[in-house]
Amino acid sequence: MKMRNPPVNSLSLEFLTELLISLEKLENDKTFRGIIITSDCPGIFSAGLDLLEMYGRDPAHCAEYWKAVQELWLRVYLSNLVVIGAINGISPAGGCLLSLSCDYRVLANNPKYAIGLNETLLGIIAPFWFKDVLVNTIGHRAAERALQLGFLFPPSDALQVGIVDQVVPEDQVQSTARSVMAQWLAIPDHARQLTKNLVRKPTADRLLQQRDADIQNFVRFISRDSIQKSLHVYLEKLKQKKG
Ligand SMILES: CC/C=C\C/C=C\C/C=C\CC/C=C/CC(=O)SCCNC(=O)CCNC(=O)[C@H](O)C(C)(C)COP(=O)(O)OP(=O)(O)OC[C@H]1O[C@@H](n2cnc3c(N)ncnc32)[C@H](O)[C@@H]1OP(=O)(O)O
Repeated sequence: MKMRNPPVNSLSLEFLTELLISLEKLENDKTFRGIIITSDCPGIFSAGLDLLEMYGRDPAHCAEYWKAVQELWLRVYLSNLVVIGAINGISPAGGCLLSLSCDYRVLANNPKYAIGLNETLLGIIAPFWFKDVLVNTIGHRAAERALQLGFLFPPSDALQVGIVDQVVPEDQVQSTARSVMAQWLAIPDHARQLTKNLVRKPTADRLLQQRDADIQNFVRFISRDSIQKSLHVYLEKLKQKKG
């Protein structure tokens, strides 16, 4: 599955909806047993959640958007398919969450391809379920530091901390992901799926038990004047970077 939402594969409401529909189709087609998620945008896996869906929007829109973000995460995280991330570009925040929700992550060895939950750098916070997935992946102490400081790990550090499983030369990302897929598909589906569910369900359940409250918290938080100001400053910085 090649994500294509130029210029930066930001996860807009429209793009999230497209991804959800594609995933649902693949899940329902019993000829598919696994997917490799990668990017069609050179150098960018995904710029994460679309800031323009959260900036200057009314509460109803923010609620609709957050529901779609939750939905995509639950679908990828709990997918019955083997999900491999072939991460061929930078993947901050929501892009990192998408990567973390795969069963295995292969990252291209390019110092620009940093990965992490950098929300604090934007003046926002990673929701509890983003945090839970990071803690599950790299452990409590490493997650505590990474989240507070908004670390974006370059490939060597990413491998060392365990936020990705493998770092390979850029031209080998897709072939490595296919080899890994073959290894995972050698396991009987029912045994692998039940085991995945056993490991992941408690984390997903924490959100499933309070989805509406999570949406309300998000809307309250993102609508604050101070948070809208932080987003404005960050978006301006992105513009100025262009010169
Ligand atoms: C008490 C609390 C209770 C409850 C709390 C509840 C919830 C928590 C609240 C909120 C959580 C919200 C979670 C958010 C997670 C996210 O994913 S936030 C997004 C994080 N993403 C980033 O920081 C990446 C930003 N982008 C970049 O760094 C660069 O663009 C990138 C390195 C990806 C690519 O660089 P480059 O190739 O140079 O491209 P440009 O920078 O020039 O960008 C091209 C155009 O794209 C626009 N853009 C970039 N990223 C985004 C984005 N994420 N969303 C929307 N638009 C984006 C950029 O502005 C350029 O636009 P332009 O051409 O100028 O119009």
